[in-house]
Amino acid sequence: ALEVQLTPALVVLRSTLQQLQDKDTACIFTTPVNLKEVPDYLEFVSEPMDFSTMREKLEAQKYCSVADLEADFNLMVSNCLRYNSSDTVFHRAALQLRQVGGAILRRAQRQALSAG
Ligand SMILES: CCOC(=O)c1ccc2c(c1)NC(=O)[C@@H](C)N2
Repeated sequence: ALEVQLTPALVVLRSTLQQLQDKDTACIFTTPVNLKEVPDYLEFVSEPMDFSTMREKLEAQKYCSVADLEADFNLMVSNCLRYNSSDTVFHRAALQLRQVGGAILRRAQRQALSAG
C-alpha cells in the first residue's frame, strides 16, 4: 500500500534505534537528563532528547523517515556536547557515539531506500 512505500518500514526504524542505543554502552543517553540532579541543564539545552523519548516517538509513528530519527539523534548528541565540557566522560562519549552512529544511520538510509 502507499503508506508502506512512503514510510520506511517500522522495522528499519526500530532496528536502527536499537543499533544506536547498543553503542551507548555507558547508558548515559537511556533516559532524559534528571533536571533535579542537573538543575541548570535547561539554561543550556532548549530541547532535551534521549533514547527513551525517541522510542516513544517511534512507536507513536512520529518518525516518517530515517532522517527524522537522525534529527533527534543529532539533537541528543549536540545537547550533550553543549552542556558537558570537552574534558568530561559525557562529552567524549557523545563524540564517539556521533561517529559510530553516523555509519549506522547511513546504512539505514540505504536499507530504507531499498525497502521503499
Ligand atoms: C544521577 C546523576 O546523573 C547525571 O548527572 C547525569 C546522568 C546522565 C546524563 C547526564 C547527567 N548528562 C548528560 O549530558 C546526559 C548525556 N546524560
